[in-house]
Amino acid sequence: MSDPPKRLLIVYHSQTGHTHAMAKAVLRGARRVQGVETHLKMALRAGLEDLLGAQALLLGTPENFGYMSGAMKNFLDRTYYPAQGQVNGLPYAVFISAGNDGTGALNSIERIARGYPFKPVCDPIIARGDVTTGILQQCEELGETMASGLAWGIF
Ligand SMILES: Cc1cc2nc3c(=O)[nH]c(=O)nc-3n(C[C@H](O)[C@H](O)[C@H](O)COP(=O)(O)O)c2cc1C
Repeated sequence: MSDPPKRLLIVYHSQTGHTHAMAKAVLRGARRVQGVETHLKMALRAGLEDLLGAQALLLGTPENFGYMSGAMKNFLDRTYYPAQGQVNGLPYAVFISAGNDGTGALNSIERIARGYPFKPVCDPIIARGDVTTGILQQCEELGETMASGLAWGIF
């Protein structure tokens, strides 16, 4: 019998569509890779089962008030304790859309991710202002890199 496909989970929140566009680009890139199932979930609809079923994780959020969005925080709040001991070292990366900064959102996610603990495996992407074609290309590359790493077992 063949092994079950590895699963990459993309959890995102978006209010005005920028992070959603980034998430879809990440998904496009990831789906170029054979042998990996990629699931795209809105943060408020994602839960423990999604997290525990994934072998790698991508988190996408706008920066709101110098922090990750409330919806992303809600996902992390709901899964943190129930996931304890079951996601140690889960490879993850972050993509952010911000008006002009993004570091507050990044720091807030990185701090909580160290608590699970997840393992950062790719540089974060921060889109400042408009989501350009260059940013979308970076997002596709991020998705493809994460899925390839998972497929080849290098994380
Ligand atoms: C309530 C609110 C708070 C925001 N706070 C920040 C902020 O602290 N720093 C920043 O750079 N941009 C901030 N922005 C701008 C958003 O991060 C930016 O418009 C982003 O592209 C929105 O992503 P979305 O289209 O996926 O919702 C804020 C936007 C809103 C609606």
